[in-house]
Amino acid sequence: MQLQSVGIIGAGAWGTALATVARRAGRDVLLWAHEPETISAINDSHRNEVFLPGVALDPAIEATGRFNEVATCDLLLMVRPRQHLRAIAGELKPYVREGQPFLICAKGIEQATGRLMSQIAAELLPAAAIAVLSGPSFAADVARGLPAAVTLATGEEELGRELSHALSSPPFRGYWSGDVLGAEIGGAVKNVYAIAAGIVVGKELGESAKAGLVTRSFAEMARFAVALGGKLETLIGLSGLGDLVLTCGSPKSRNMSLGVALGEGMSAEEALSGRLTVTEGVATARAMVEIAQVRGIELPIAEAVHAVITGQTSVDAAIESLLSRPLRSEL
Ligand SMILES: NC(=O)C1=CN([C@@H]2O[C@H](COP(=O)(O)OP(=O)(O)OC[C@H]3O[C@@H](n4cnc5c(N)ncnc54)[C@H](O)[C@@H]3O)[C@@H](O)[C@H]2O)C=CC1
Ligand SMILES: O=C(CO)COP(=O)(O)O
Repeated sequence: MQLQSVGIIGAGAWGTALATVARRAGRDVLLWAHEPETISAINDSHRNEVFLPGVALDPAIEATGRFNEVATCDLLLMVRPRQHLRAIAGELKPYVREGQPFLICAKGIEQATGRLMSQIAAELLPAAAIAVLSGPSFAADVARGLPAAVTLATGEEELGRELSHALSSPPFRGYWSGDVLGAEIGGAVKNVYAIAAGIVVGKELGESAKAGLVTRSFAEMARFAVALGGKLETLIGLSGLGDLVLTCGSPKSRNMSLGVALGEGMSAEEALSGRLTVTEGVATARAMVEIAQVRGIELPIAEAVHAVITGQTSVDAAIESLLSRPLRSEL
């Protein structure tokens, strides 16, 4: 399959950064944007200052507001926040061709149904070949051409290779994987644990507490993913442990910075108000807790994050409750 043209749906920070990735890999890039001003900024001044400030874009990257135009591309990347997937799939369905790759690059779980984006996309776009891009990669780093490595997961190994070749260039390495569920779940749930890590930092609980929290978060993340059909090996890789390490390690993460604000004493409402950018961990925490209740999966850290965000408990009470859990075997 020749994947020369890449259509990117969503011109937020990550969609715009992925446009630079595809361009660096020699692809023709068309970026679909929601806001008319984003379209004209990309086409006229080759910048997207609102979502990805300080980055000069290759003038060959074009933007459009038309789904029929972006759908003509060989490869489609879905990079709008997760809650827009159903609407996008509805707009694209008439144009999607049999076997056209649809690569999900957003990270989240649908709050209302608890379904993963790959499952929703497979149902709504049955003609498309669904794949997932996930892994440790801040848009600002990637757009500057700094090195990053990600997982490209799809049920068809040949497509995984093709996606990797279509998007990789020396600074951006795509490793293919056959475990779509594992890659997607790792990328979605690490945002919840990044909020928890941020709370530890904001509360000044110390480096030892943070290392303990992140390690127990990994145990929880792996338990959740395996219960939903992901493979443990995938969770040990870029889209699991890799993204957990990145997002829990830097306040550049929107999710971790939310946690820092909560730990410093701000309410979730205050900390989230006025944010133009997405903080996917908020909705993902709710989805995780609901799934865990139905399936009987133990997720004390995700539950604590959800309870703090929704104001059901205070940060101090959540910490106390986690620290007073019964002692148990580590494994
Ligand atoms: N920024 C990053 O470093 C990375 C982000 N991701 C994921 O990619 C996805 C997109 O994130 P970003 O590009 O960072 O988003 P962003 O926060 O930069 O941009 C928000 C996006 O939401 C759209 N939007 C804003 N208000 C809207 C409204 N009222 N109606 C419809 N659309 C609206 C904007 O058009 C824009 O595409 C998320 O799932 C995120 O977790 C994944 C990897 C890295
Ligand atoms: O997913 C990301 C890095 O891999 C970005 O994380 P934030 O959305 O928390 O900034």
